[in-house]
Amino acid sequence: MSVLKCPVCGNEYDINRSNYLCDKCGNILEVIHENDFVKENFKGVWRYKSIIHPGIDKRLIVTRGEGNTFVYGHENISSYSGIKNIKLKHEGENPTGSFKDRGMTVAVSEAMRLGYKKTLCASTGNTSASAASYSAMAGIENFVLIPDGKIAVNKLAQAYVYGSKIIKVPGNFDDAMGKLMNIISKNNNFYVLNSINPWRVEGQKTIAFEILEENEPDFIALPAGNLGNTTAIGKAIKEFHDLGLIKKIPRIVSVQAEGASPFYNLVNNHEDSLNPVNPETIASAIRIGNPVNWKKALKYIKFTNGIVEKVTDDEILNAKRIIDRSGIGCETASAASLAGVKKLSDAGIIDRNDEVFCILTGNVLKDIHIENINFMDINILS
Ligand SMILES: Cc1ncc(COP(=O)(O)O)c(C=O)c1O
Ligand SMILES: N[C@@H](CCOP(=O)(O)O)C(=O)O
Repeated sequence: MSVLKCPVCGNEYDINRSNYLCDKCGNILEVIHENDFVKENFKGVWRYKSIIHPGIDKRLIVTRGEGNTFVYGHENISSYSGIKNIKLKHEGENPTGSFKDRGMTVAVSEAMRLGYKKTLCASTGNTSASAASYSAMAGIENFVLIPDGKIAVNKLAQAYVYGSKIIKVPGNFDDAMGKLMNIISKNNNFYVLNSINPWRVEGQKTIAFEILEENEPDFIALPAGNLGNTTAIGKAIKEFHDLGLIKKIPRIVSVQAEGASPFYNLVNNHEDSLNPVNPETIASAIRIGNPVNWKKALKYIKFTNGIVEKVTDDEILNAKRIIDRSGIGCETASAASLAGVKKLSDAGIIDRNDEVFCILTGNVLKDIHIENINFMDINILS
């Protein structure tokens, strides 16, 4: 059995509900299961059905075979970070090119279970690309709110070709998210596919499940924007620990871009609540100044004795260059994970013998507009 539970006041709700804010205190609900882990004979997200959505009828599942992503090790990454045993788990190799697909397969399947005909999201690009694809596959009409002029054209093109209705909102991602909250407070016809939907978080937990089934890392590092993924990784670690499947609790390293680092400020300046900022960074996916999941993410940072770090755009681009030139490649925002790990390694907080996983959240083709492509004036025939 599963219930929806408020992580702040503890109020519980039936899972047939589609309003994911607590009636009592307004905080975002979490899904809580009572099941043991029973492995499905399947690779990827739905292998973990018993601990992400045990109740759903398999015939309603909308899947593109997401998850079961490749893990890279490379000597360039080790020498750059100063860590021998560092691995990169590549979520950019999911069907629409980001980790969002792991959450989207669960959320859109839930939209099917609840009988919705319309889905809605606000997006810096990857959520919309994923929402568009999975909604189209399910035969559901998808609406996307994007910050005008602040979204990479490749991601926008994905939502467009999958047939979504794209609506421009003046301002940044946080403004688009505010608009979405306003729409859903007045209209119950849209099923929300952002990470305020707790089923998205359930699917994204499987990144950590896949790591923890085969490894005992000391640190798991990831880029942080709206903080749904920090929440998902933390929830997964806690659940595997509570089920007795792991003994060691890896520390989460949640890395923000310096120009969009309200969560860094909250944790490292010991502030009482999150103070939103006006976000600016080259990493469009994490250009977020008012992350909706900060309360849940903070809970899991505390549970894992985690670290919240910030890195400059130059540090992100340097790390991306190393990942790209190793033949692996990743989206700009994804490189924040390696940049943050290098910073902590240089500071002596991560030891060279620690086992470290960096999550590469997006594909190398996502933010390609930032590249200045140079052509060589060389005649190789002479
Ligand atoms: C490629 C990429 N990396 C990182 C993030 C940040 O993840 P979260 O918003 O869950 O913190 C996003 C968007 O959310 C993203 O698209
Ligand atoms: N970078 C995200 C921002 C929205 O995050 P979500 O996880 O709340 O959907 C995007 O790709 O739009």
